[in-house]
Formats: sequence, C-alpha cells, structure tokens
Amino acid sequence: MRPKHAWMRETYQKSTERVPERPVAHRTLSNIAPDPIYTPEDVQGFDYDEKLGYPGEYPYTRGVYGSMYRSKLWTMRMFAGFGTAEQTNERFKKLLAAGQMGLSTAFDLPTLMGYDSDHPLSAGEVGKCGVAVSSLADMEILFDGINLEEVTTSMTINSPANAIWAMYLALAKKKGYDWKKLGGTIQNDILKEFIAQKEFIFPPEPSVKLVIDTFEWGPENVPRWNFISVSGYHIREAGATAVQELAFTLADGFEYVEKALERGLDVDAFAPRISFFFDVHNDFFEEIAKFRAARRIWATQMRERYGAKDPRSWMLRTHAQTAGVSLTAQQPLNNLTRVAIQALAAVLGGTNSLHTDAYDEALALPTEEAATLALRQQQIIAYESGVTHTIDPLAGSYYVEWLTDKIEAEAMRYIEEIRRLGGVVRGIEQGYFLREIGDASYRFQQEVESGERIIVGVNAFQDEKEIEVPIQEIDPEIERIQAERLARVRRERDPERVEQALEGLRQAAAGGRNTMPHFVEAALAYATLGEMMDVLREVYGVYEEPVMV
Ligand SMILES: CC(C)(COP(=O)(O)OP(=O)(O)OC[C@H]1O[C@@H](n2cnc3c(N)ncnc32)[C@H](O)[C@@H]1OP(=O)(O)O)[C@@H](O)C(=O)NCCC(=O)NCCSC(=O)CCC(=O)O
Repeated sequence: MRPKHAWMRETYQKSTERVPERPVAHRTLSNIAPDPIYTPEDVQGFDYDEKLGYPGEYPYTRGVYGSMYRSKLWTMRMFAGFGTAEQTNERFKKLLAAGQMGLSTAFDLPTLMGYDSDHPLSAGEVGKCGVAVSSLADMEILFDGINLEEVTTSMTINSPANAIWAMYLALAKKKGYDWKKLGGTIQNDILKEFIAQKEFIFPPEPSVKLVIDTFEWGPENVPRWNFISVSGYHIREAGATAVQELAFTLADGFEYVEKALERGLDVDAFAPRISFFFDVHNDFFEEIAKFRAARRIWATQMRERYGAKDPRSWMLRTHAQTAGVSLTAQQPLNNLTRVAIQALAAVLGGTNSLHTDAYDEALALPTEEAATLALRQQQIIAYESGVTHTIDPLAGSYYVEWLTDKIEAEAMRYIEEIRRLGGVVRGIEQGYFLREIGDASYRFQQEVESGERIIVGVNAFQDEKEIEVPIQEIDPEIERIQAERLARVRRERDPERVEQALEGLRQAAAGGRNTMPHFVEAALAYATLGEMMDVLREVYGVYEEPVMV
C-alpha cells in the first residue's frame, strides 16, 4: 500500500493549495486533531481479540450483550418530572402509552437538596425543575397505576438517594411487590456532585459512606437494582471534554469500588450492579469512540486491577442522554437535528438506555408534545434507520478504531494522574477537577467567540426574527398543595413509630453501621425526606465548598 504521507504530499497538499482548508477548528470537542484521513497504517498491529473481542465477551468494546439490539432495543427512557406527583404520574403514563420502555424521574431542587416542600428554603422552587417528593405519600401518587415489577424506574437523586430509594421500596412493600423482582436505578453518584453539579449536603467522606451502604445492602435485598449510575453527564455539561468526562467518570467508579473493597465487600457481589450514565454531544465519531473506550477500560481495570472474576463485573452498562448543553434557545427547532445526530451516536456506541432531549429544553421543561417528539426520534432510529441490524457496525473503521484507542489512552493518562493525586476525593479537595474543567470550557468558549467553532443560529446563520415555541408553565399552586399534603401526612402518621425510626437512623449513622434498613423503616413510617436528612445533617454536618483560587 502506498504510504499515507505520500498521498498527503502528492494529493492532499495539492488539493489544499488549490482550495485551502476552511478556517475552522479541525479538532474534536476534546481538542484531538484528527488527520484528514485514516488508513491501515494507523491501526498497525491491531489485535482483534485484545482490543475488541466479540459482543458480549471481554473486553466488551463491541457491546455488553451477545445479541445487542437484535434481541432487545436499548431502553427508551425519557427523563420526566414536574409539578406535583399527580402531574408527573400523568406524564409517565402518557410517555408509556407513546411507546417509552422505562421510567426516569426528575425531582425538584428542594427534593434534590433534602428539604421538604414546605421548608422556607424551598419557596419558589417546588415542582419547578422536577417533581416534588417529600414523603411516601407523594411516592404513592407518583407511581399510582404503574406495575413496579414490569416497568423499571430510574430516579435521579444523589445526596438523599438512600431516603428516596427507601420510599420507593416502602411503596413496593406496601403494594405487595417482591423486591427481588424490582428493577431500576438510583443515580446515587455523589462524587460527581462535588466535581460538577454541586448538589451535595454532607462532606465527601460520610457522603461516600452512604453510597457504600447501598453497595452492601442492595445486592442482597434488591438484587436486580442498579444502586448507582456513575454519571459523566453532569461533568460534561459543566464544560468537560469527552475525554475528561470519560476519565473522571471512570475514576469515580473506581473510587467507589475501592471504598467498597475497603469495607470488606466482595467485588463480584456488588460490581455487576454498578451502572453508568454518559452525555452524548455533537462530535459524532468522538462520542461513538468514547462509549467503546469506556467499556474496554472498565472491563480491563475491573478484571486486571480489582480482581473481579464474574464477567458481569466487567460489563459497563450505560444510560446516555443527548447533550442539554448543546441545545440552543435561538432557532429552537434546530435542536431536533442536534438530538438526532447525538442519539444516533449513542446507539452506534452501544448504549443500553437513552433519553433524548426535547427541542424546547433550552427554554423550559419540555411540553408534552416536545417530549413525545423526542421519543419519536429514538423510535425512528430504532425502527427505520437500519442501524440495529448489525452489532457495532463501525468496528474496523480505521478512524473509529484509531479514535477509540486515542480516547482510551488519553482517559487512562487522566486516570493515572488522579491516582497519583491520591484518588477522586483528594482531587476534589485540591480543586483539580474544577481547574481541568474550567480550562476546557474556557477554550471552547474562546473558539465559539472567535468563530473558529460554529454553532448554527448562534454565532452564524442567525435569524432576524426568533421562532416562538410553546413553553411548559409550572403552576404556582403546587407549593400550597404540597404543604397541605405534608400537613396531612404529619397529622395522620404514628408519631412514635416515626420517632423510633429516626432514632434508629441516627444511631446507625453515628455508629458507622449500614443506614439502609433504617431509611426503609423511616419511609414506611411516613417520616419526611427533610426529617431523615435533618438527622444526618446533625450527625455528619453540612459541607461548604472551599473557595478555590
Ligand atoms: C443499566 C442501565 C443503564 C440500563 O438498564 P435497563 O434495565 O434499561 O437495560 P439493561 O439492563 O441493559 O436491559 C434490561 C434487561 O434486559 C437484558 N438484556 C438487554 N439486552 C439484552 C440482550 N441483547 N441479550 C440478553 N439480555 C439482554 C439485561 O441483561 C437486563 O436484564 P437484568 O435486569 O436481569 O440484568 C440502568 O442503570 C438504567 O436504566 N439507567 C438509567 C439512568 C437514567 O435514566 N438516568 C437519568 C439521568 S437524568 C439526569 O441526571 C439529569 C440530567 C439533566 O440535567 O438533564
């Protein structure tokens, strides 16, 4: 074969002498500068078995299941929640009727921060960015008429994850469902809160302890539950590159594994139920390569470094969401195209579950019509595009394999650096992640402002007149409705049972024992979220982020 550099010199260069390269960034969003072309030269010595293997086999680069989408499509799982439990329950049912396959719950800010809807700090935020859940009474309404053994549910909840999961389990118990048959996911990834999203309550050490309680208690009691969704999404949305997102997320995953091992847990008891969650942005091939590299790194590290023997411990199963940060308020219908490209990348990358953002989400929470349209985008990819016929169809592309290797190598460089710092918590304390993400987002913004990176409708091809799209309004009455329900809950429950359950939780937390059984007992007693979190605030204290200079 004629060497690549010969073609570059003889043909490519001549072509660019006649018409120069366009003055845009020929760099991926991770600042990788690909060559104009890839050939067999770029993947010399490529060992198929070592790098790829077959789908369903180590190192799972080509996908975690043997038959992937030929047997079962990815779960179409739309993130939804707003207003009261009644309103969200109605949205859930509409999405299921429209063909959605699993549920995904968005909670409001007070719930995410562990406050009841009637707490003074909740004022103005109740039901705004998700559904308000303050007690088992809200949970009962939220899942009314939904079969918990048939539908798997994801709950995006972090610092108060143990409490919210306990409420869901209490609901299942009261309704007579078998915990052994329940499937779902709690996000429960506190490290990325310290790194990026900043919705933490307690200091890092006790926060991670609460997570590890679920690692210990979950597999035995709710074996089909994914008790963590280690999330790169929010790291990416905070401005990280694809490589940083991958590296920091996997580093978080390894940190949890290490903490669980320190507690004396068997790696193969918990690792099979660790799940992941990645963003999927516009740079099509980079995103596909990211998913493939993620599976390879996780499998290799879990087997070689952490000694996992069960193949399920090596499998990186992941949810994906199209990039909220890529959506534009300008010309909002353009977002439909962005989301389609991103969703296709997630599917070609072998995701196991997917949320597609609605086109109106740069403006407000999605309307029902916009959310349904986003689901339809997934259905068109699934049923009309033909990409599901063949597993990992881009394997063997010189570029995709080169890029997968490159992203793997760059992510590993970061992972090794974090290990040298002493791990993720030490990195957080030193401001490492803040600096790295800050530098990346600054570079991106500069590229946009200089016009080197074009965003259609924003820094190029702008319209004089903006298109108006309908906006989802949130009813301010929700706060009153929630306060009344909470007052009724407090009036009707058995105060002694609540007191005992909260005392049990306090003692378990103070004594360093597993808190999960006590959260479940408190949830069954209708203790409120705020009451449970207040007990832990007293025991663990609250975290104030140090000012980084
Ligand atoms: C593991 C995942 C990723 C996916 O779980 P799912 O149940 O959907 O899918 P799954 O586990 O892949 O498949 C379901 C079952 O079918 C089986 N299965 C699937 N495909 C198969 C195949 N081809 N062959 C054999 N078996 C197969 C699996 O083994 C599994 O069985 P078993 O069960 O028996 O193993 C989970 O964690 C999940 O659903 N995550 C969603 C997280 C989420 O929605 N987050 C929202 C964040 S939103 C957010 O954070 C806010 C962002 C913002 O700010 O906007």
